[in-house]
Amino acid sequence: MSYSTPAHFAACPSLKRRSKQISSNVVVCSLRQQDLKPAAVPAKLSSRQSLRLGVPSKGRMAEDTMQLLKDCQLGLVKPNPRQYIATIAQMPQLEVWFQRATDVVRKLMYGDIDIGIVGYDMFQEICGGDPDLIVLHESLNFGHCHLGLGVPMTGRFADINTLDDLKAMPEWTETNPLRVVTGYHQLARRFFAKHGFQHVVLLTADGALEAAPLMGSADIILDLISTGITLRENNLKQLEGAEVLRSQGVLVASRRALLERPGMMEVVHELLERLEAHLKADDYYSVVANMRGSSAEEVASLIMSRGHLGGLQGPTISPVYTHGPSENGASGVVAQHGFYAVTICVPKKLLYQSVKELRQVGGSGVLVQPMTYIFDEEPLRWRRLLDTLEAAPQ
Ligand SMILES: Nc1ncnc2c1ncn2[C@@H]1O[C@H](COP(=O)(O)OP(=O)(O)OP(=O)(O)O)[C@@H](O)[C@H]1O
Ligand SMILES: O=P(O)(O)OC[C@H]1O[C@H](OP(=O)(O)OP(=O)(O)O)[C@H](O)[C@@H]1O
Ligand SMILES: [Mg+2]
Repeated sequence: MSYSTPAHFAACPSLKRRSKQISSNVVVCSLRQQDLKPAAVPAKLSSRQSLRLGVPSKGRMAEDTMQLLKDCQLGLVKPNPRQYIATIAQMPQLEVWFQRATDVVRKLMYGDIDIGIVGYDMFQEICGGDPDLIVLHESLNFGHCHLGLGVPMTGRFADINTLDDLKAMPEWTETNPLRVVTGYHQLARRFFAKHGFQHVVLLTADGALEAAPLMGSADIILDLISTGITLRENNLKQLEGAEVLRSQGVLVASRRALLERPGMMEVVHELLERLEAHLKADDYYSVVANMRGSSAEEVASLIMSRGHLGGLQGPTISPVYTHGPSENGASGVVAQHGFYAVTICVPKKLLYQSVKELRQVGGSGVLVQPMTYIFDEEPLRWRRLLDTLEAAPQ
């Protein structure tokens, strides 16, 4: 292993000692124990009987994770806030463990938990490429952000707007490498190597990275960006063409636990069913309207002549009943002639357009309701998981 000694580290022997050349002159400066490669996964599953789900204990992912589970009727029962273990009344076979987001990923690798909910960024940083870990659900629809590069708006970066501009800057040399502060060393190292950067030093900070360029402790940052407000408020701009990774909450599991722990596949099937059905329903409204027409078929063709009203599989059309004489003349309940109730699923973002189209084809009395679940015959991701488990680990 060759070691580089960039000028930046020359004044600081401890940094110099720990800087390690990874590829060309991309240098990783490992300052913390947690930046080191994690220990190998134990060869055997531990003999515990319980099944374990790890969820973030703090930070923005914690609240969103709890809310998602609650929305799937999987609310956590935790007797007091300082306790790190909880249960789910509807899934008594599952223990829920609260851990820092980074530890959820590590404990999955070590086999201390079997399933986890984390940000895809952390999953990729800590164990991207681990053949034992499988992403069961890649879009839990919270924690949307991306990893990108932030550079100062002024000074020598004033005209630097793209990754190519940054790469073409003549300043960065072996003795004066580009100093990038980030909490994502693995992803950063791969990104800069992939884009052919020659002289880069990665530095570490645990938070408030956006302060580093102004403070002078780094040239640029590589961090999570969501609204872009933190960058802007710290006089930084996002570099175009420098998206390192897109991220949101994901559900991950250990392949070995899936294959070997009794009851694990049933738990995962139920989790996927609930999550998929709820997350799909989240994008739709259920819309009911009254429609005039001489037959259900006529109403159906009117509805289906409008692009936005087809629903998921087509409209449901039912007669509307009223009190009246039945066929034998006795009083009873009869279908109102020429009057139907139509039920369709409408994408939330097309709601108003759909209501207008319903009116245009004679719809009235339009009711709009939120949807809680849309269960398909089989969750898409369950089928995908079965295929993945059948295939050899990559
Ligand atoms: N600004 C953001 N917008 C959306 N999602 C974010 C944002 N920042 C972080 N995340 C997501 O949340 C995850 C956890 O980040 P968060 O900052 O809540 O925890 P942390 O960094 O572990 O805790 P702390 O910042 O308190 O040390 C990240 O891995 C990422 O997936
Ligand atoms: O684009 P924005 O919407 O402004 O969000 C981006 C900020 O959010 C995260 O920080 P966080 O709030 O977790 O603070 P931290 O730096 O202390 O982790 C991230 O590290 C950025 O600093
Ligand atoms: Mg944070």
